Amino acid sequence: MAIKYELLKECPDTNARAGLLHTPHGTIETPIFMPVGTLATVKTMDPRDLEEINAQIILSNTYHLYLRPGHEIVKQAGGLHRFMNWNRPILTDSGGFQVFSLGDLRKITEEGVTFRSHIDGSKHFFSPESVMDIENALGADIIMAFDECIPYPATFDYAKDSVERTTRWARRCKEAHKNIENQALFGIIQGGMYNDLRTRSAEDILDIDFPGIAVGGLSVGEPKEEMYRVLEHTVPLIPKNKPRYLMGVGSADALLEGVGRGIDMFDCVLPTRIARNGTAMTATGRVVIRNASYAKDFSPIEDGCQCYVCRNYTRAYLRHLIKCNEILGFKLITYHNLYYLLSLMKDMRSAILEGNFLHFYKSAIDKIKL
Ligand SMILES: CNc1nc2cc3c(=O)[nH]c(N)nc3c(CC[C@H]3O[C@@H](OC)[C@H](OC)[C@@H]3OC)c2[nH]1
Ligand SMILES: [Zn+2]
Repeated sequence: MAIKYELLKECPDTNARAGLLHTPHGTIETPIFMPVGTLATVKTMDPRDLEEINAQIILSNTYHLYLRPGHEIVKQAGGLHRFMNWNRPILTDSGGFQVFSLGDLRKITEEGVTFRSHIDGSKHFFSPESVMDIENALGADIIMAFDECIPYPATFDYAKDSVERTTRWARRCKEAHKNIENQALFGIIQGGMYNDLRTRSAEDILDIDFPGIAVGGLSVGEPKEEMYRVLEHTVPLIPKNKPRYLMGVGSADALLEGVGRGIDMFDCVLPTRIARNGTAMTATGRVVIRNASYAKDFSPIEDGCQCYVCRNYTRAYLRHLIKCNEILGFKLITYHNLYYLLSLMKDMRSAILEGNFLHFYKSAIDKIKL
């Protein structure tokens, strides 16, 4: 068995829980936020930075790495861990999102998806089998099934056909997945915003028996209330002994709401992406560092934050770097944003273990909404 989930503590008055996820490259303390490293790098961070902020697992992406540098090169390098010098756990997404969001001129058939590269327009074909080969070559500890992330909005009929095909593709992924000792294949529940399709997808995906389950098809432009409704309906259908992964979700309020609804794993490009346009995350909302109001502000991004950036640099200095397009500015804000989200997850986990998650949630969510 490539992974083992150990449930440590459930919250008495919400669905929040704390656990340990044992993988071939180490144990992950859940609930956890997973920094996104799409092209085998968490942008502007090197592995030393990531270990310093205690990132426990990072992501890479099959669609992107297949196009550049090609999964064969990563395989020849000894796999992603060697290639990027990261010795902790890695998860790769199947590209089931990028093929539909980045790829052009897509053609979906039962067999798979034909798409054109967003880089040079060259034509490519992904099938459940070919994606399993790519993810096997990349060598991540957790690999995602090839699915269709249903766009928002979608008609019931479109969503129904798509869910049924995604389930058939999930079976084919399971069939094609060879390296079960070292790589855990997670299934992905789809169903759009339709509770009955979510039930159907959950039952069918659970029937195939994956070691971990993702809730897909969310954070695709739907209102947050819709996302929370779908989570409230879907997460309880997943057995408690399986890790639950909500794909693409990562603002502080969504992490609090997701943990309260029983999610263990999250990923999002938000903290790293907004850092590169000079926006920092804090417990009371975002600080747009490039604003003139910070030109002579010699306080840290966030008072009380214990990260290397907040202990050594001021908003004035960071604003100066961002205004001058200095790479250090992007690095330092990225470092703080990731530290902030990882600390939020650590604090939530401690609150769950101490039995007072609801109290923590209420005080944290009110601060963010300020
Ligand atoms: C932003 N909202 C969002 N909703 C999503 C829903 C799905 C989904 O249903 N199926 C699949 N397969 N992927 C999804 C993804 C992509 C996340 C990946 O995309 C990359 O970040 C953009 C990153 O790759 C390292 C990440 O890896 C897990 C979603 N992203
Ligand atoms: Zn900080």
